[in-house]
Amino acid sequence: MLSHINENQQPQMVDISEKAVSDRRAVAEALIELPPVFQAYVQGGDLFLKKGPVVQTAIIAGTMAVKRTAEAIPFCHALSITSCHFETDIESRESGLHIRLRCEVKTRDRTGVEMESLHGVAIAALTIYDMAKALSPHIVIRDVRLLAKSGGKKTLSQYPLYGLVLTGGQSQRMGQAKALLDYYGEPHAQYLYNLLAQSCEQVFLSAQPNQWQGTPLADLPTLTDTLPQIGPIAGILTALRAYPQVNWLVVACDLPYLTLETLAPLLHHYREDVVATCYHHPQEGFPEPLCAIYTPQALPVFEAAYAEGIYCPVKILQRSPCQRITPPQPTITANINTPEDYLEALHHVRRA
Ligand SMILES: Nc1nc2c(ncn2[C@@H]2O[C@H](COP(=O)(O)OP(=O)(O)OP(=O)(O)O)[C@@H](O)[C@H]2O)c(=O)[nH]1
Ligand SMILES: [Mg+2]
Repeated sequence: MLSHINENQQPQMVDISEKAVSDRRAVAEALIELPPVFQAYVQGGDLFLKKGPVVQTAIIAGTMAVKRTAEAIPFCHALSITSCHFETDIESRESGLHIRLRCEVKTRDRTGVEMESLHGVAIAALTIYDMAKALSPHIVIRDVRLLAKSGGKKTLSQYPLYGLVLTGGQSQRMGQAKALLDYYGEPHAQYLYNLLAQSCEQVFLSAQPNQWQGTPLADLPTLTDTLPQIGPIAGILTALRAYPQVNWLVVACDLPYLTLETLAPLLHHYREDVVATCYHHPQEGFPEPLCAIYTPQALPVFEAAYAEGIYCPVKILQRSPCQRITPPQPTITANINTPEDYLEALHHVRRA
């Protein structure tokens, strides 16, 4: 049965009493097109008309609207908003002014804040209309839409999520291919491929040319390094270049503790306004670049680092805007490099 219709086919609020509280975030956007007559009134990021500063007033109106969403929309739950942030951009074009509004809303609650962020941009856009219509009513409000939503069961992002399993190393310390080690009854790169495929639109192995010929990995979709074998950056940069308009969930093939459960915090909370969302090592305090979700912003950052000769992905993340997440268990990102590591990990995995 649909949860927003009761037994008598009457509409009702969805019952979220039993849902878990989590940190949730949503971002919505609207575009307002104003005719060229407005161009003369732009000053320092705002539009000054008879009724006052248009963008500032729209932000105040939008913020008030966010807080009162449940009063305007019948089946919306009343949520406590923990953050409301507007970003605005005014662009002068031949056709006139384009004002883009973005509204980011956060809560810690049982349901998402997408309606709040949409209500916020919609009312902010209408406020612009109201303040500007005296000068010209030929104003178009367009493209009111949700850009991102995270923290709940479904994540919505601007770009599709692709997966990359890094297998292009030499496994020198292990003395045998780490991608082929078996923890869960199949070669580990195959296991990770299947795991990522549950959340990603497409998944690729990242490997050297013909690296897996004659092995069980031979038929998996592969992105072959287009850079010298200088470490994981070669695989990451190859993927970012091949598909620059996607988010990349990148994992190394020597992480035995990755499961749907241990990846969930990354998958539920990754953001698109940063270079990457990653776990960080709680003790050592550094970001883990080989279990992370990269956005299209990562491409120029990795290109610049590569050009400078900085090949260490930890260093690249340390100097970039990233969202770091505390892993649910500190061992999630333990990587296995030697035969001793392998035996110990096998022991843990088999016992669990
Ligand atoms: N695509 C690609 N992946 C790499 C490359 N170098 C390392 N990796 C992968 O990056 C991850 C972490 O690398 P390391 O732990 O250094 O693994 P490794 O280089 O195979 O192991 P060692 O030879 O013992 O250093 C592993 O999943 C590797 O397969 C590379 O040049 N290209
Ligand atoms: Mg390693």
